[in-house]
Amino acid sequence: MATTRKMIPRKRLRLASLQAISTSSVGTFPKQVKIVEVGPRDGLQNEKNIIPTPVKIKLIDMLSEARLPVIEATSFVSPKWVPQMADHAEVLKGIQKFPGISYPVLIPNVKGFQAAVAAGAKEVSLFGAASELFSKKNSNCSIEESFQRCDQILKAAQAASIPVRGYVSCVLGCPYEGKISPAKVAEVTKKLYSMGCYEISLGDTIGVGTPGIMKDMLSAVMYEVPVAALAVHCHDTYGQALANTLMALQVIQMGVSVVDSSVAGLGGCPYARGASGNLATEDLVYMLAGLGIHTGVNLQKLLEAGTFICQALNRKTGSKVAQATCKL
Ligand SMILES: CC(C)(COP(=O)([O-])OP(=O)([O-])OC[C@H]1O[C@@H](n2cnc3c(N)ncnc32)[C@H](O)[C@@H]1OP(=O)([O-])[O-])[C@@H](O)C(=O)NCCC(=O)NCCSC(=O)C[C@@](C)(O)CC(=O)[O-]
Repeated sequence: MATTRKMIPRKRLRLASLQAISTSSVGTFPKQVKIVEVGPRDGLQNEKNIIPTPVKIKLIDMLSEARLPVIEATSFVSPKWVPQMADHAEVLKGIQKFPGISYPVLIPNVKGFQAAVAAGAKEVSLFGAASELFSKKNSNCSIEESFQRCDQILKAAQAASIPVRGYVSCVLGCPYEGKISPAKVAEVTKKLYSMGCYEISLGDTIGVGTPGIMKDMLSAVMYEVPVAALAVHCHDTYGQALANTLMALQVIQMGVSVVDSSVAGLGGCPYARGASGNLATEDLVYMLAGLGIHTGVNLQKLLEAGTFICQALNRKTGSKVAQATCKL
């Protein structure tokens, strides 16, 4: 295998591989998938060394060049809890806003919402969890208290005509509680949806899930919330993120068609120890292209963005596609 790879020029290897995949016998998929790029937020929030603001801005601009339709730019959380995101306002103000691309920001409370809007946010994401202990560690409140915060955010957002996305963490397992029941995930997701989140992203925060568990969890959630309002957000700790995402795309005839991922597979939650990066966007785009599913993303430009951030962080990419096609 290694010998074959050496013989084929890198660009040709990529194109040849894309054409080699057949879609005929693998199942029913959505025609189009919306990719939510979370690299600049989820990907960078856990980095120990503070990344210069211009690097973050350049990364987001490069991701915009790659035509990712949604790029989560930063988070307006407490800088005491997540110091890496303390430059949120500078980042949001500094990036180029491409027409047709949204740049949501993560917020934990109304204080964060107000700061985000003041910095120019046009969309926000709030977060909850299906695990009581994770909610305490990540947000310093119970699940019930988090609903109250979410409700306050949603009321403020509604008054300002700002769309709100929601996250539910620990949908396939929790670093503190272990197994999480699909019924609990369905309950929390239904609550966020009924309160007014237009889309709920289901997070395998510590990347422990496998496709069977993903299927069971999604089946329970889809019973309560329309599939069009669901997204998946898989971390890749156990190498299952792509398989779990593939399952989500085809589960029960009409699958999920919104997928979160992170350029170069960056990522991790500071309050979920041991969790590795997200599903790499490059690997997701490659798989979807092979299946004939439209994303609108320019893989070459995405690879360049991945190379840029890996060089800035002095880090090897977590994307297998980037490893196969780029010289880092
Ligand atoms: C929720 C809080 C704020 C509660 O934290 P707290 O300490 O309970 O908050 P508080 O209301 O008591 O305030 C304490 C201090 O924080 C300040 N504060 C309060 N709010 C803000 C704000 N928005 N922006 C800036 N400052 C803020 C507030 O003003 C005060 O300042 P002081 O008076 O001490 O100087 C805290 O727990 C927090 O910020 N948590 C965020 C943790 C986080 O960002 N985790 C990672 C994101 S979630 C994730 O990665 C999972 C996800 C989404 O990707 C999906 C998945 O993979 O599962």
